[in-house]
Parts: sequence; structure tokens; C-alpha cells
Amino acid sequence: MSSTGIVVMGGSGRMGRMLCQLIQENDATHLVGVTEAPGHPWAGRDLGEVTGGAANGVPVTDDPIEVVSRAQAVIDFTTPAATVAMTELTAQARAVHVIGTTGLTPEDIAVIDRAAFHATVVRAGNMSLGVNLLTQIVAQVAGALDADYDIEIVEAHHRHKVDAPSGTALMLGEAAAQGRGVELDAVADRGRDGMTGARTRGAIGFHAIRGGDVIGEHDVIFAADGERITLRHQATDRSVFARGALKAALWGQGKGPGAFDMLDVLGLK
Ligand SMILES: NC(=O)C1=CN([C@@H]2O[C@H](COP(=O)(O)OP(=O)(O)OC[C@H]3O[C@@H](n4cnc5c(N)ncnc54)[C@H](O)[C@@H]3O)[C@@H](O)[C@H]2O)C=CC1
Ligand SMILES: O=C(O)C1=N[C@H](C(=O)O)C[C@H](O)C1
Repeated sequence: MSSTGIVVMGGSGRMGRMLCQLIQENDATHLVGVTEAPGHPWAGRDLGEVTGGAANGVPVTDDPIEVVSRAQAVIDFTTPAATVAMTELTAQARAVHVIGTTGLTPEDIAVIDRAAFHATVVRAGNMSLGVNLLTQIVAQVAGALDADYDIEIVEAHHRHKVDAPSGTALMLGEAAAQGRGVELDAVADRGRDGMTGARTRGAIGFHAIRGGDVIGEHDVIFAADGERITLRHQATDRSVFARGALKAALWGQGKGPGAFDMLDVLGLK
């Protein structure tokens, strides 16, 4: 079986480092190159050397064109601007683009979806099996309960996280809204503050905690008079996201253009 060549974007980041290690350890994959932000101190150097070991021939670059042209997949956990810019290159190279980046605007997503006419794109705010399974459970519970059950989504992440609500919280909110047969945009109530008035019936509330080294925790609460159901996911190791992304990169080989998510990859649809 031939090895799949992968480019990791943002190779010095929390997710980037983990992905580089996973790809190098996997017999079915090899690392073609690593990209970093323009002017990053790792750019122009060898990945082995910048990570404190011997040179391993994997280039780190802030000019992704050449490495992407040699790759079958690009795994991207970076920033919305970097992700949107990459869509043109992955479409040209016909490389599978696995996108874990969160904080994307509707306009960003429209650009990504247009690129998916030419490339295989797998995008998810959370690449873990557990969260993707939880979205289905949330939809089922939300569909079984009426609006007497107030839905609140509480998420916690490390102090470095820059976007809120998290991509996962939004996935869970979408699932709850879908279960209820409503549009999330019409019912979302994000981060209350001040004289908010009483809770709106049918609203889906979002709350974000930021602190320390929390990897990612999400509670979906269904609160009624006299009882409360809490569905919880706790990530205890970032490798759950990295393993999901790698699975997506391999799953996408030979799939042809289209916009997919982790439910497609995991066969949960
Ligand atoms: N979908 C999922 O399962 C998960 C998604 N994420 C998301 O992934 C993103 C990254 O998370 P972290 O790794 O924690 O962040 P991080 O800040 O540690 O890493 C981001 C990396 O991207 C690099 N970067 C910025 N601009 C770039 C460019 N133009 N080209 C190449 N690299 C560039 C940065 O220099 C940095 O090394 C966030 O949006 C986060 O929410 C994180 C974990 C799981
Ligand atoms: O930034 C993170 O760290 C994470 N981001 C994703 C999100 O926004 O939900 C996934 C995970 O929770 C970790």
C-alpha cells in the first residue's frame, strides 16, 4: 500500500505538533512538509532540528505552494484567515483539505464550500469520535423533549483559546436546534450579561469558561421544572482530535470533490 503524503499547517501549534508526531509514527502516512505563519522563526528550517532532534528532511515553510503541490492531504488547525487562504491551493492541488480550525464566519464557510466543488474538504469543529456521537444523542434528546426543557450549553477551554463559543459548542447547538426543528440562529442566546430579562422560551444558551490548561469540556443541559439532564463530553488528551483528523485525511483519498464532516468519515450519518 502506498503511503499518503500529508502537509501539516501550523506545525508549531498545540495541534500541529501532535499531528506531525502522529503522521510520522503511522506506517500509512508520511509528512511532506509543515507550514507556519509568515516570518515564523521555524520557517526555512528542518522540522527535526526545530523540534530538538536530528534533521529529518521535512521542510518547514511559510510559502506553502511547493509542499502542497506534492501532498495528497493538508491538515489544517490554524486560524480562519490561514484556512480560507489555503482553500485555493488545496483546490488547485486536488488535495484533501481537513479543516479543524474554529471561529470561522459564515463568509469564511461560504469560501470553503465553494472550494469543495474542486477539492475534498472535511471540516468539523471537533474531530473526536465522542463529540460526533454526542451530537446525535443531543439531537435525539432535544427531539424527544419540548421547550419546557431549557437547553444551555456550557464549554470550558484553556486560557489560550481565542474564539467563543467553541466550534464544538456550536456543533452541539446545531444538533439541539435540528432535533427541535428550529434554526439555531433564530434561538441562540450567547453569553448573557446585565439586565437580560427572564429566559426566552425555546432559547439555546451558550456560555464559555476560559482558564488554565483545560483541553475541552462541553455540557449540554436540559433543565425543566423538577429535573435536569446533563450530557457531557470531556477531552483529556488532544490526540483524540489529531487521530480523527488523520482518519479524515485517509478517508478522503479518492473520494472526489465535496464538503464533508466527521459524521461522514465515521459512518454515523
Ligand atoms: N476541530 C477540532 O477537533 C479542534 C479544533 N481546534 C482548533 O484548531 C485551531 C488551532 O488550535 P491550536 O493548535 O490550539 O492553536 P495554536 O495557536 O497552538 O496553533 C495554531 C498554529 O497555526 C499557525 N499559523 C497561523 N497562521 C498561519 C498561516 N498563515 N500558515 C500556517 N500556519 C499558521 C500558528 O503560528 C500556530 O502555530 C483553533 O481554531 C482551535 O479551535 C483545536 C483542537 C481540536
Ligand atoms: O481550541 C481548542 O483547544 C479546541 N477547539 C475546538 C473547539 O472550538 O471546539 C475543539 C476542542 O474543544 C479544542
